[in-house]
Amino acid sequence: MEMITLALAKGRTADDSIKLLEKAGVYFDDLSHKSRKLVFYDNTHQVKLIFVKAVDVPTYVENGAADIGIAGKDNIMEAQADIYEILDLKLGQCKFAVAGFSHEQQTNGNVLTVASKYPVVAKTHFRKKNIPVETIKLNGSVELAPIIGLADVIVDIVETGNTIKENGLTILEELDSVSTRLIVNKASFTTKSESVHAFINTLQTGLE
Ligand SMILES: Nc1ncnc2c1ncn2[C@@H]1O[C@H](COP(=O)(O)OP(=O)(O)OP(=O)(O)O)[C@@H](O)[C@H]1O
Ligand SMILES: O=P(O)(O)OC[C@H]1O[C@H](OP(=O)(O)OP(=O)(O)O)[C@H](O)[C@@H]1O
Repeated sequence: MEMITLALAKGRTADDSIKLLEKAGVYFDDLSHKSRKLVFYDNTHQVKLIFVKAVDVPTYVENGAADIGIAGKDNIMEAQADIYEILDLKLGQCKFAVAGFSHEQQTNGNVLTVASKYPVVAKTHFRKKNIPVETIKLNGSVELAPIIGLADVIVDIVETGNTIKENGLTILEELDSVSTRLIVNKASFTTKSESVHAFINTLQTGLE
């Protein structure tokens, strides 16, 4: 069988993803958090693992730089990547929400401004509601935006709700659920069918 390349998100969901792979019997040599290595091979030499930024996983998979990826639904939606989404791995569970101050949104007749790490998701949501918005792309600490007057509301992911609460904001609307998904490059799904399907089946056993 041909070797397949798996793009795995560094960061928050990395540990759980690796645990899931191990539960399915896929182990990587020398995998350690202290290491700065970004490429690893599994014990059977069927899988080459590359560690990439969470936000970049859909890009690697869409372009065929990786055959398979483990990525958050948030980043998949934002990238609008043309890939197959195969399995919900049920890790990194949270949801998208619109948040802001609890009082009626005061925009003084101006267009609603929305700060987000996910401007595509934000625009799509407000377009569906026929609300014109201006989005401001941020890369983190998004909850600051309404406090500091940078934006009227935010679109961000919420898990425990602590970040929202501790910054005096309120969830105004709950949007799509987010979790980690297994995604596959469309060409690899056919050209490396045997290896790809073997990997999907293996991972499925880890989910049971
Ligand atoms: N609070 C959260 N609870 C659960 N899952 C989360 C939470 N925040 C992020 N995630 C999930 O984990 C994935 C990776 O998050 P992580 O914070 O590592 O990425 P990031 O925000 O791109 O980090 P950084 O920019 O610091 O590398 C996200 O794409 C999302 O699917
Ligand atoms: O509902 P909670 O459990 O509080 O989790 C939600 C927070 O987690 C994520 O931020 P992250 O920790 O990735 O930080 P950053 O995006 O601000 O860097 C997200 O952007 C929220 O700010």
